[in-house]
Amino acid sequence: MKTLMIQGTTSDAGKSTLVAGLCRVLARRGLQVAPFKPQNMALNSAVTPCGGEIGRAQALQAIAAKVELSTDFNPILLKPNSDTGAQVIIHGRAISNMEAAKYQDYKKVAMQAVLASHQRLDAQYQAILVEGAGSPAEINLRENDIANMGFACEVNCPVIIVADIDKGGVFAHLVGTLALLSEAEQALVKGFVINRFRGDIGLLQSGLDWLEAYTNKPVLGVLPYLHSLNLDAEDAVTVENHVTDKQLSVRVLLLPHISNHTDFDSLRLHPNVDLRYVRHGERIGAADLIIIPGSKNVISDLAFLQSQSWQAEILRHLRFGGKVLGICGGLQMLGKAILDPDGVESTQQSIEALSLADFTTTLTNNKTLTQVSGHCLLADTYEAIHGYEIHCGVSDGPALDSPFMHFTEHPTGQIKDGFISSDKQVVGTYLHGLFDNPNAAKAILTWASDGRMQALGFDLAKHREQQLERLADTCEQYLNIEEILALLSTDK
Ligand SMILES: NC(=O)CC[C@H](N)C(=O)O
Repeated sequence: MKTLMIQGTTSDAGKSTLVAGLCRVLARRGLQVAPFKPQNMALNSAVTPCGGEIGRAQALQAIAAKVELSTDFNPILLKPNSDTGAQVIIHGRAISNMEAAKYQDYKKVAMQAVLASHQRLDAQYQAILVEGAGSPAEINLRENDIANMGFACEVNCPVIIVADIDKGGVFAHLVGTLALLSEAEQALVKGFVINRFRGDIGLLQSGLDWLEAYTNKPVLGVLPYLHSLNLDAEDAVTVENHVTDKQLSVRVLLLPHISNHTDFDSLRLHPNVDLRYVRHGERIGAADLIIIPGSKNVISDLAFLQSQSWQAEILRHLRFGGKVLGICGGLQMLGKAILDPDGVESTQQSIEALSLADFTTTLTNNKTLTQVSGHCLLADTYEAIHGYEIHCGVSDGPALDSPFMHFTEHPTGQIKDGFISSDKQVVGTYLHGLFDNPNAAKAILTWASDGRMQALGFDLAKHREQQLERLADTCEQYLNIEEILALLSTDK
């Protein structure tokens, strides 16, 4: 029993979701199962209890598996911070920024980190469900691959390939992907899963029979299209909004290097919040609350914000009594200046910021990475919060004497966080995940609506749990689970 890998014919074929569904199915059977993704590229990350950083999808899969988060679940995380480079995070810690070409050579070292994590998981768990990245048929990326077949061959694990039928061309995708693999790699492929099927399964059957006969590999299931399945997105920003009774409009500025946009999932799913992202070239327009999100390249994103009409619109919004919230990089932008003397994020060493609060931020090589708990101090409330911090910047200045959050304990010793402006229209915090705390979210939304909004909460954790149960039920119903379990037990 041990490792089974899910690879996809394309990005967004459903690998993360299938791994999450199978994690829950195995957890239901009492198995200790670990999710694993050798290499992830995303600006959405989660912080482990030990203060390491991993991809968001593995955090969701760990919840599905009912196991505590570990940096071994995603040993390599690449966080792109320019068009050609990324911050490389190994075993949860940022080691350096690297250009893509240099990373190609670095992959041999990265593979050792991947195998070390896999070995540790192998010793601790009864099953490891691995998610590939993109598609294994990217022939230009095959050399030294660690994310797909390179890993599967190294540990000699069975592979299931999933394809999205909703996009069309599913047979060509599956047969074509298989054809581009070497013979040894083809031998590792033990079956296919077809995802997002809608329609009459009877009409699909002849295609499935053909596929099985042609490839000599089984179709292990056809998963239906799950309408409004809302699970944490790995990277792409989900813009779909579910408002049924609009009481509050929130606009999030879609910065080019936006990070941790999962901060807004709870708002996006809140029945009374009309949440929209404002894109490049668009006006912000009328809103109750403007949010400046986190950013992986805060100086370049602030310059971008200033090049839009957004800075003037924010000032106008404030003149009309609107509210502004900055999260992490967004908080930093609300101060007087951002300095990057060591070139941590960009070649531009400083920038004048929006000057809505009196403090300055300096980016340092010391990254703060931690889960935190405490209280939100807004509008005389003292609501419990739990979340996480991921940033290199350190902020300092008198505005921070009126904090937005109070942490009970913090590894840097810093227990005051962020600020509330004296007119209480502008607030900022380093805390990610603040809206995932139903009571704190209620307090923030009440503030943002000047008390207009009826305090209806949205509980993301509860919602996520319902979605995972629904996903696992679907997997149990439409996948050949016994055959999938048998694959796990025949590994090695
Ligand atoms: N998560 C963030 O928004 C980080 C902000 C900024 N890039 C920093 O590292 O300080």
